[in-house]
Amino acid sequence: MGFFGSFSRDMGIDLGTANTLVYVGGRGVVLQEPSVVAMQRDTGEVLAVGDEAKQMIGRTPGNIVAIRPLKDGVIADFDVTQSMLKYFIKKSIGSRTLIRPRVIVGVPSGVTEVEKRAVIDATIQAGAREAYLIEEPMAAAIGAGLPVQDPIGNMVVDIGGGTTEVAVISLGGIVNSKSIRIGGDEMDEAIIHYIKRNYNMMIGERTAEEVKIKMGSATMPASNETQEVRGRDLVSGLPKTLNLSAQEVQQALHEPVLGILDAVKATLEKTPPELAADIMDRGIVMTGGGSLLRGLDLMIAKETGMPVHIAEEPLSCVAIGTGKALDSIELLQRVLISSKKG
Ligand SMILES: Nc1ncnc2c1ncn2[C@@H]1O[C@H](COP(=O)(O)OP(=O)(O)OP(=O)(O)O)[C@@H](O)[C@H]1O
Repeated sequence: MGFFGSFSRDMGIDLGTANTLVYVGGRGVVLQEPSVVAMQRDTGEVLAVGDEAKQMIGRTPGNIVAIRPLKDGVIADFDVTQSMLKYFIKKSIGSRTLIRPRVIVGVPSGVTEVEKRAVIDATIQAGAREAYLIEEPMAAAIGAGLPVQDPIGNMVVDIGGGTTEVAVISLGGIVNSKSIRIGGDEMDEAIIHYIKRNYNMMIGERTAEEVKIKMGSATMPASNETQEVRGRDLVSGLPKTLNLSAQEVQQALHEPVLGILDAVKATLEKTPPELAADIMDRGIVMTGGGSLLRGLDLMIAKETGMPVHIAEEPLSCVAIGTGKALDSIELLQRVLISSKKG
């Protein structure tokens, strides 16, 4: 019987910079919401969490703030993260149950001991009976269905909101990895900077993300479609609209895309030859929302000479992987990096 068998309230959480996903044993991914909390500025009272709070980003009156408590994949605001976790855990299991769940959380592979402790403590204080940590690339690889326990080289590139994690995995362990603080957020910021520099116009984070998802591309786009983008003129201070082309967006994204490509190349260069040969045969697997950027898979394939596949459900891989790790006690023992009882 799996770990979840007798404790069906236990859960795996992908506590992401952009989105938090919760996997509950036997039920799958039950919650997927933005990692955002809206609160009263003076009292700190939580007004909304998740989807509802994201709508408020950039649109709050003076006394309300919408906060993203994680930055670069790690906790930037401990109290707010804890409130958010508490809300998501409660929403996922319902408030009727009295048994506190065991919770496994995915964290970036580069996190420090202090950052690990912060996630564990926030999870326990949010109501977990026991908290475990798993490295995100390991969870992503398990979630993508890679045979992580076999003596075979597997390579995963997980591009999230705050971080990109590149890892080579074999025999249940990470052989070598690189975690960089470049992900989808950095791409949004690159679009904001581009428009500021070239058009003297300021756009919001949400607008930049919409432009990236709709028109963004890692390689030169075939058509030159344009999109209307609204913001504020930095000279007159008034609202302004401009027509941005797909080619301009590709140009704006050049730097973060190169950063990701460099991390993949640097990891491959450090990979032992036998494992590199496996990766050559089996290909690199991409996960995370950022892997959906048009042309990024093709660009990495071309620049590294390796086949590249995007996982089936790229945004859910880490959450599914945490859940699968909990389902198999043997796998769990191999891949856990830290744990604590509440
Ligand atoms: N179709 C798309 N094209 C490009 N980027 C996308 C697309 N869909 C989602 N994204 C981006 O993916 C990012 C979110 O990915 P994901 O949910 O995997 O990250 P996360 O787990 O929250 O972050 P992290 O792992 O850094 O903590 C966001 O920056 C989002 O804009």
